[in-house]
Amino acid sequence: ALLARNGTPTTLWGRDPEALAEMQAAHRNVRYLPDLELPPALRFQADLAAAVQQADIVLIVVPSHAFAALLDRIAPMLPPHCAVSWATKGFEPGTGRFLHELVAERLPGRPVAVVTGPSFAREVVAGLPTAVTVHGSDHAFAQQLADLLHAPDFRAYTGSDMLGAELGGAMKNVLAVATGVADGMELGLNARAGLITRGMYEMLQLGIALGARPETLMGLSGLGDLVLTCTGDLSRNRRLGLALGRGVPLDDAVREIGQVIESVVTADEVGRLAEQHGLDLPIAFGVRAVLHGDVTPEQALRTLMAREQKPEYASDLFPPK
Ligand SMILES: NC(=O)C1=CN([C@@H]2O[C@H](COP(=O)(O)OP(=O)(O)OC[C@H]3O[C@@H](n4cnc5c(N)ncnc54)[C@H](OP(=O)(O)O)[C@@H]3O)[C@@H](O)[C@H]2O)C=CC1
Ligand SMILES: O=C(CO)COP(=O)(O)O
Repeated sequence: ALLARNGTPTTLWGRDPEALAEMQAAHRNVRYLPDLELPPALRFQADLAAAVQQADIVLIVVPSHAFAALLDRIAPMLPPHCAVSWATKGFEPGTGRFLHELVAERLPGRPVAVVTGPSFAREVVAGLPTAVTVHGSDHAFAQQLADLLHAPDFRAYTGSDMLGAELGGAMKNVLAVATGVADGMELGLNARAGLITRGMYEMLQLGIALGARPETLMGLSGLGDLVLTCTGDLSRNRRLGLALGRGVPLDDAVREIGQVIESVVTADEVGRLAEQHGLDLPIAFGVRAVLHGDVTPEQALRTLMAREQKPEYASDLFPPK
């Protein structure tokens, strides 16, 4: 919607031809955002090959569990010059591999970029002020994509740290479940702020261990999206936490939300990456345990609060200059 509004010829593909026909007829996303108009210039195409064969850039926004399979489908269809970008937040399920690694492996040699940051889809379509960041393999493509997205109501920044940008966008979903649980249990505003801040520290620990730049994690893709998702009730991940904190069983909460909740998969992958690097991330591990049904939210809280007292941060994370 944003690209089309900015005057870029834009074609939307989706897996459900009926939903696309409905969208074309109503110029609304009837299933997910029925009350918001889509720009008249936005085109719809149910045939994936037809959608991508003429494209200069593709922007992939399927859920992370469907990402690799979609790359495999489009690989033989893409024109040689076509650049690849994505706004999906997560990892390859079961391996913890980053999406930029999957793209490099399956679509080698193309300019690539990730679009990420605090951006509830509803607010973007509604034209409310939003700021995101575009981190790319080469500056020229990141800049080109940011220019296409940038608008009077939409700021697109650029960067070159795809790993850091992707880590923040994925990990904030897990941390949003924790703050949602705390709010669902009515633990108060101090608890919420404490969880966001200690969650940010967990993101920094994992990000730095993996090679992310701290300033990326402290920027829109990390801290920015963490604050949005931990505090904004439009977040599906936060809403999952709220439901769990109120005692709703996981399956019922997932069914009720009825949209992708990336943390359900991402919590395992964050845990896997942390363990590979010998990191203890108590909030992320607690969310994973709650999502697996290994502990109740009350038990997870007790475990967090009973941890040993210690310095606020490890001095080797930020060594003195
Ligand atoms: N919503 C938001 O505000 C933001 C979302 N994101 C990220 O975007 C990604 C998608 O989220 P979002 O669109 O909100 O999720 P939704 O649940 O709202 O929609 C998911 C979409 O992906 C489609 N889909 C599901 N599985 C497949 C598949 N195997 N192949 C092709 N299409 C598929 C669904 O089709 P169907 O309708 O037929 O089920 C649906 O159109 C996530 O990684 C999310 O973190 C990033 C920034 C903001
Ligand atoms: O990533 C998002 C906003 O930036 C959307 O968050 P949820 O997936 O939790 O709804």
